[in-house]
Amino acid sequence: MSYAVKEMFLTLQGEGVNAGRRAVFVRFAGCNLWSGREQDRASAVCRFCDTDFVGVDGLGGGKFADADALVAAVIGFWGAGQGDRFVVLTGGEPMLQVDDALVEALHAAGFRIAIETNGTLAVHPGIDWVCVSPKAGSHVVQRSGDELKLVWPQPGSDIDAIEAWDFTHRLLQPMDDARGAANIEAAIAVVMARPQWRLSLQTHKLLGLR
Ligand SMILES: C[S@@+](CC[C@H](N)C(=O)[O-])C[C@H]1O[C@@H](n2cnc3c(N)ncnc32)[C@H](O)[C@@H]1O
Ligand SMILES: Nc1nc2[nH]cc(C(=O)O)c2c(=O)[nH]1
Ligand code: SF4
Ligand SMILES: [Mg+2]
Repeated sequence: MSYAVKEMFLTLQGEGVNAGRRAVFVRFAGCNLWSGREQDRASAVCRFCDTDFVGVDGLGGGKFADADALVAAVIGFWGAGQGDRFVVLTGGEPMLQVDDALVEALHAAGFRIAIETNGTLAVHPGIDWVCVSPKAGSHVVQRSGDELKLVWPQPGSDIDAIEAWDFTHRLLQPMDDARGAANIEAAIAVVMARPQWRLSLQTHKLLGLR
């Protein structure tokens, strides 16, 4: 299968439990909860997205003919060094494209594979680190994994139900929008009331990283 990738880059994982870790990011094009067009945002299931995932025209992006071609590009971004290779598959919604061939080829190249997913599609069982970020109004089928990352505040999202899902870590990430500091305060208030949760900041934005 071929893969449509918006962009690819080497950076630090900015969010969640792996924040601060060196990682190659592969941002797949396309999402099942929003077209990515501004004129569709208000009617989308997911309306707060901070990301351009339309097309394959970003830095490091493109159409990759097969898994070997995509993995060769990932290796190129990682650079020298065989140890501790770490790749984050994101998007858009990566589970629209991730398949056996890609997981096998990344593992064969020595990468641990993390995914950032909205959880509406079952995650490939070979993925090593599963981060699910549920969206109000969507049906989440992937209710287990390593980290749950709930963007907050999200009207319509049932935190009591979500808290019962089978995840090792539960994180609240302030929504990055015009309300700014009010969202951070709201997230802190929830974490103070619910010690099972911790705060996740988008540290790459604070640091000016990609
Ligand atoms: C752009 S999404 C791509 C992966 C996948 N579609 C998902 O939603 O998990 C990557 C992460 O950014 C989070 N995110 C998107 N927009 C955000 C915003 N405005 N503020 C905070 N986090 C946001 C998502 O919830 C998700 O955890
Ligand atoms: N540095 C950095 N960390 C991230 N963690 C999750 C991201 C994403 O957009 O999926 C992201 C991103 O875009 N950049
Ligand atoms: S599900 Fe993820 S990629 Fe899709 S619109 Fe929402 S935040 Fe953006
Ligand atoms: Mg991002």
